Order: sequence, then structure tokens, then C-alpha cells
Amino acid sequence: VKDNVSGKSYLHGAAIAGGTTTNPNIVPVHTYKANRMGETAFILLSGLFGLSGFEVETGNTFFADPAAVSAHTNSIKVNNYYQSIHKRNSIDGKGMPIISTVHIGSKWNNAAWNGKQMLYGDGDGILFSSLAGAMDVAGHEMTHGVISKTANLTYQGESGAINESLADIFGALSEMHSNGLTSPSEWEMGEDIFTPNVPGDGGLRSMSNPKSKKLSAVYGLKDNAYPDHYEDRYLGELDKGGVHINSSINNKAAYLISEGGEHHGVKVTGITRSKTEKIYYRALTNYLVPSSGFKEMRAAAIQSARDLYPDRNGVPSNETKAVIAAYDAIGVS
Ligand SMILES: CCC(=O)Oc1c(C)cccc1C(=O)O
Ligand SMILES: [Zn+2]
Repeated sequence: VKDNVSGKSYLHGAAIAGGTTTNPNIVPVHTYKANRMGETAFILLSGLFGLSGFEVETGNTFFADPAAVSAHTNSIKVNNYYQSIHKRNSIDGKGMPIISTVHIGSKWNNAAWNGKQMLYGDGDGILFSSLAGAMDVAGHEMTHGVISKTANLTYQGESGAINESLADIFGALSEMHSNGLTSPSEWEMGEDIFTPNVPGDGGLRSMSNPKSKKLSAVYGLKDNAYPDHYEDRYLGELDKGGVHINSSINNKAAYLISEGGEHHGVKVTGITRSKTEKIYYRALTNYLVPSSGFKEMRAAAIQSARDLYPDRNGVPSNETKAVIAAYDAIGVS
């Protein structure tokens, strides 16, 4: 494959994701495992900078790598979500390139933000299919990037659980936004790629009903369920002090604020997704700091609700009341 801008050539069999972006802030860069010699061909996909893309130098068959196309497409959708809903220009707010690399490792059942870019494994086909295939996973990973540029919540213990929860919250909400208002709001994480051979078992985590998911054997807690109340939080040192375990407690609060419900005897009147996302984005970008835990998350969410939906004559708005009730419901006072 020849880059007709730099003139550099690349390995045979490099795959090129189809399509260019409509958003000049996205110049997605995808690194692929070429299908020969295992080396990596580095491909810069054209954005709107007049790059006319690539021509295939030799008679290679032009084919798109589904994982690369998904990673590319999903990163555009998530960036469009941040752009249109939160007026945020890319991950850093300054239009930084959005980089995804696919086919990481061998049958890797993981996705990650490595401090600079998103990484996707292919999954083992049992626990996960290609992790690039889920928009909420892309939203989750990109939000780790956004968090690193804003509150930069320390990735362990309570602050790590809030980090993980905000990644789930914006992962889920960006997917729901992209799917459009007509689609049912589903508060599962990774349902499109989780256990591909087991239909209808939802995602690897549930925000609406965390306890419906058993903690995976990975954490050595396979008989336990994900917690939905602060009193049931995990206090061991597995999973960096339970960052993917205790995130479910805050996820439940976000779900209750948006959709409403009764939990541990506390009734919450939902205020819809569009107000919930504004409250959490303001909390993330205005109030949370690296050490923030559950108590600080509650205070930041209440303050953000008050900022956006002010008290009237000293009476808190319905939005603020929903936030207070939701954190009461999950036992964070
Ligand atoms: C929903 C996205 C997610 O949880 O990605 C991870 C997976 C699948 C394994 C290990 C870590 C992560 C992560 O990004 O925290
Ligand atoms: Zn994560």
C-alpha cells in the first residue's frame, strides 16, 4: 500500500478502513497487524486535510478489516457525541488525533486506554468477540482518555471505581445517543460483544441491575454479584481495589437519576438521560479531582445539578432532588 502523500510504502495486506470523516478533528490512525510477517503497517487514514488516502501499489486485493472499520466508526460516533452534547473537541478538548489499534495480543479479552490511545483485543470468541465491535466499549475507552485530561481520577480504590463508573456512564450514554431516541435505553456494558455464543445474556456489567451479573472468575470472586450499594463494596486488593467491581455502585446511581426507580427503600424520580449526562459531565470537568471517591462524587453531582438546575426560593429542583435521592439509595451520604 503506498501513501501517495509521503510516498512511503507499506507492507502487503495492510487493511484500510473505508470511509473518511466528516469531522476535521478526527484523523483516525489505525495500526494493523499486516497479514504477513506479523509486522505492523502504520496507516494514516485521510481526514479532511486534502489527503486523498491511499492507492494500492501492487495488485493487492483491497479489503477492509472489520475490527479496524469498527474501531474507526465507533471513535467517530463517540467523538460526535462529545462534540454535539458536551461541546468537547476530541479527547483533550483541543482536537487531538484519535488513535485506535486493533488486533492487540492474541485472542486478548480486553480493551484499554493506554494513556495515549485506544487498544482493542480480538477476544477469544467465548468471553468476547472483537472488542472493537461495541460502541459502548469505544465510549468507555475514550472516556478514560477524557478523564485523564480532566479530573484524572487515580486508577485504584474508590477514585478508580469512580473513574471506571464514569467510563461506563459515558460509554453507555454515547451509545444510546448514537442509536437515537427511538431505541430502548439499555444500560448494559458491552452487550454487543460479550459471550457471542450466549444470546440475550446482556453485557459484562449491568448499570440498571448490577447484581444480575456474577463477578467473573478473573477477580477470584466468581460466586459474588456486582454490588449496588456502598455497604456491599469490595474492600480487597484484587482489580486494583475493585475498580471494575465498585464502579457498579455509582453506575446504579446514574441509572436511577436518569430512569428513576426504587432502591433499598428509596424512591428516585428520573430526570432523563439528557439531564443526567450534563450533570456528570459538569461534575467530571468542574469538580472531581484525582483523589475523589464516592463521597466526593455525591457532592460533585449535587453541586453540578444545583449549578445547572438551580434551587427556587431555597427549594432544590427536581434534578437536584433526584441526585440526592439516588446517592441516598446507594448508601453514599
Ligand atoms: C466496557 C469496557 C471495558 O470494561 O473494557 C475493559 C475490559 C473489557 C477488560 C479490562 C479492562 C477494561 C477497561 O477498559 O477498564
Ligand atoms: Zn475501564
